[in-house]
Amino acid sequence: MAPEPDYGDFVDSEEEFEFDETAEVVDGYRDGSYYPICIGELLNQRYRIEHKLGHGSYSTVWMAYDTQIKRDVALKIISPGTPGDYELSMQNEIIQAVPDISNIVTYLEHFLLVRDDLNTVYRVLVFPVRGPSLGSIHVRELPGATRMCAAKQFLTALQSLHSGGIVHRDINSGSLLFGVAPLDKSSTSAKYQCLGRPMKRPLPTNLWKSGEWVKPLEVPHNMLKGQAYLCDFGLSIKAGTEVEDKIQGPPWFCAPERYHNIGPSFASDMWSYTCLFAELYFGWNPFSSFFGGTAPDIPHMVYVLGPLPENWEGYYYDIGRSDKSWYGSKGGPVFTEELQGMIERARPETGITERMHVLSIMSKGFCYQPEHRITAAQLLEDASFQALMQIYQV
Ligand SMILES: Nc1ncnc2c1ncn2[C@@H]1O[C@H](COP(=O)(O)OP(=O)(O)OP(=O)(O)O)[C@@H](O)[C@H]1O
Repeated sequence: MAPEPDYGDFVDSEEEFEFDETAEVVDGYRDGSYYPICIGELLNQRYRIEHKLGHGSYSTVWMAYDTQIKRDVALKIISPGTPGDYELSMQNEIIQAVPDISNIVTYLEHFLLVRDDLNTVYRVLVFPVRGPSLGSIHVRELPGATRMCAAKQFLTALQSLHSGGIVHRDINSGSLLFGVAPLDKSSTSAKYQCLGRPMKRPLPTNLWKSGEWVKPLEVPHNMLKGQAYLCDFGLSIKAGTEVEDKIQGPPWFCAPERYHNIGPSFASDMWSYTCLFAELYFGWNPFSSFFGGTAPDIPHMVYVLGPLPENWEGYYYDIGRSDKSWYGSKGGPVFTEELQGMIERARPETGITERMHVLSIMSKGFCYQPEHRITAAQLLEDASFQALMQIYQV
């Protein structure tokens, strides 16, 4: 007799607080943004839903088994009428224009789910399954070599994206996915043993379709492989495209020129990459504000890196007002004592040579003037970057 199918466990309301922190808001199902799903459901007569991988502003992402090709996949179900819908066209652009997509998360297939009563469709992109994002793990718990390997692989992917003429425009700790050991050959129950069983609650019964509110899985660190992938192209553009919205969230990843009326570019991606590199190296972002918020902490940036270029004065636009004291430099590479001190405090166990290499990398990535900032191709060839990778045997 075939074993009973395993669809995870319903949990009681006391465990619900764990969902509140990690799962999507249930209102998204009420207003039609999210498509209700049940574990065990078969989509497009082919993909059997096995677990929840995560969610974003415009999507829920599920782990499913492709019963035709017999492999695990990630299904990103995109909310109708959102910028997420644009992602497919940008993905097609990437597949055509980018020379090497081996560390870029591109789709395998796509299909539509129809909601008849509202005449609405949800686009579903099918991806290979990757691991958690940098933003969802405690990165300091990973070995230094894994972190530096991720820094290098992500930079390689970014260099490839740029060489295809595409600006990512939204690099943050959610755009780096780690690699994970494959489980395609395992049964559903064996997968649950490795990844944890789905914990779920029924969605409200008055929705147009039955569904479950599922806590996203947490991949154990011992399943993470030393690989990193660049993902999430919902805001990407062809280089040179004029955009109205110049700034990027969260603000601690946004290049400062974007707050001064200069549009996103390869260089602004490199600023965001340097923030991501710092997050991998330190375990935290040097410009994140303790209190969160949506405005950049420019005074803190000026304290760490010195004054902003003088020719930016008068162009600041965002919440709050600019201050004359923020400006006054020519905007070249930044070798400040504060940045040096920050590296020392964050990684006191490292040697002076290693710290000087890190200072050299950050000073070129955090160079204020975008036209003088190091490019992805230059950083891959940079002597300090290569020496740092060698220290970690990457
Ligand atoms: N291929 C994948 N493999 C494993 N997990 C994935 C995959 N793609 C996405 N995820 C998970 O789903 C989450 C949401 O995905 P993604 O960031 O692409 O959604 P989004 O709606 O575009 O989000 P946002 O625009 O808010 O960043 C990710 O943070 C990640 O945890």
